[in-house]
Amino acid sequence: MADEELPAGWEKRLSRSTGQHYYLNIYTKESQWDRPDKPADPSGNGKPDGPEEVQCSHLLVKHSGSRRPSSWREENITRSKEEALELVKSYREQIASGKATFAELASKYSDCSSAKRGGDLGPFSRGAMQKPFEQAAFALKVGELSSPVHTDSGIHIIQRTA
Ligand SMILES: O=C(CCc1ccccc1)N[C@H](Cc1nc2ccccc2[nH]1)C(=O)O
Repeated sequence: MADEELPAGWEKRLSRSTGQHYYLNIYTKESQWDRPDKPADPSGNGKPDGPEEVQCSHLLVKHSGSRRPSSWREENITRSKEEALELVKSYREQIASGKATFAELASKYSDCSSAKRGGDLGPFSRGAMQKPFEQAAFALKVGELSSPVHTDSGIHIIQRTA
């Protein structure tokens, strides 16, 4: 049977080492063993590296080393990083055990203006937030709670909501 036409952007190649055919994306030079069933993606391997966008809520506890040691809660934040971490762990435990909801604690204790929205930051893509925050947020499953995350702003708990 004649070799069916390949979708646009692919070339069929023969592997010298295995004698097997493989398929080359002529745009990205990425190769794959499986015969492609759709045109080659010029921008990448066609497999998304996780979600393009996530929505998260966060609870931020600032400390004396924070980039801006001030918030709607406290004009001059003097607690140490260690004290901030103890607070964050306590809040995380209360949320994880169901003693309190994320929004209840974020709206009372978060040192970010998003406290007014129960900690909701809205949807964001990669590149919008400080790297440690982004890495943690994009690694979460929907509904999951992060471990304490350190950024220049302070120490966060993040919950992915969408
Ligand atoms: O930058 C903001 C506002 C963030 C925000 C985004 C979307 C809706 C509402 C607020 N607040 C900073 C504290 C802060 N630092 C962060 C770093 C990563 C994510 C959220 C953060 N929040 C501060 O107040 O110092």
